[in-house]
Amino acid sequence: MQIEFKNLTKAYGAKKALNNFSLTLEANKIYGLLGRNGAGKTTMMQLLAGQISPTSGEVLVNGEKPFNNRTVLEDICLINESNNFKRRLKIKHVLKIASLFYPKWSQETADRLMKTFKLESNLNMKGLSKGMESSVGIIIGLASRANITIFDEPYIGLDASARYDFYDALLEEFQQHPRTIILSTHLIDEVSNLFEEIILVREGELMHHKTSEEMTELSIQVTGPKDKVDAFCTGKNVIHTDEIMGRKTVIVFGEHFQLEDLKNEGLEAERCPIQKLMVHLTEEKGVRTHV
Ligand SMILES: Nc1ncnc2c1ncn2[C@@H]1O[C@H](COP(=O)(O)OP(=O)(O)OP(=O)(O)O)[C@@H](O)[C@H]1O
Repeated sequence: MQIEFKNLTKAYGAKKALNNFSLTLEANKIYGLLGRNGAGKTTMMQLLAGQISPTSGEVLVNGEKPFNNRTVLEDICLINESNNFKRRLKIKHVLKIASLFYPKWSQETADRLMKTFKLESNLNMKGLSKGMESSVGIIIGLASRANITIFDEPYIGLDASARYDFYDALLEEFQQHPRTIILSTHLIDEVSNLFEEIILVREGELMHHKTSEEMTELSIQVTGPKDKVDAFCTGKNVIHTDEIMGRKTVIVFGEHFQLEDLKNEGLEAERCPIQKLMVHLTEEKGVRTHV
């Protein structure tokens, strides 16, 4: 199952939600789709799930366009924060409808997750709390066993313990039934250990597509006396700077750094968490600043 975004542009009037976006994704990996509000993540996922069509360029799943293509769409499940479930139905009806659409549906997974999230199948959708509604979406996404399963911030209203239940269930499903999972989230540090690869989008353009490992190894946070830190920064891509009472902290991105080398030079050095890295890489100012 290969996914290709080819020179894809999606415009809403003068606004380009995605601009000449190209990206290839492989089967059976967990991708973290990251970026600030309005970066174009939802647009990208909707294009892949055939919910909207591109202005120019194309998205292809195994060489086929998903838009209006039932055969392709049976293998793509997009779960988002407002699932728009019919309010007058019971949970069991919503699950039944989903099971009819997705040929690889696992009722066993759905039943198990209903217990995990403590849901009663006879409950009416209109009586559910926000978190319970999110749980129904998550159950559909995982039980669909769709080869491409996409979660666009699916956890609205879910408390921390339910979110961790979701992450555990996602990993278990993935290990037992590998598939391509795309997860867009703003709670990055909670899930970044699940991501095999990270897609970072900024203002409708692809900024980075790298393995999580590479993303981490290419970044470093260094603290020490100002003059020493300044000397280290020369010619490097500094994406963030902080200075308090003669001590300077910088985050540098773009080269492979060994923590030990820096520690030997009398500097404190640690890896930068993905969430912090994403924030500073996508900042308006400070991007690709060279000292
Ligand atoms: N239907 C629409 N009509 C007009 N503009 C839209 C529409 N959908 C998206 N946009 C615009 O396209 C840009 C990208 O939006 P998108 O929802 O894809 O971002 P996002 O990365 O998912 O943001 P968030 O993290 O806030 O969900 C934004 O400027 C948004 O206002």
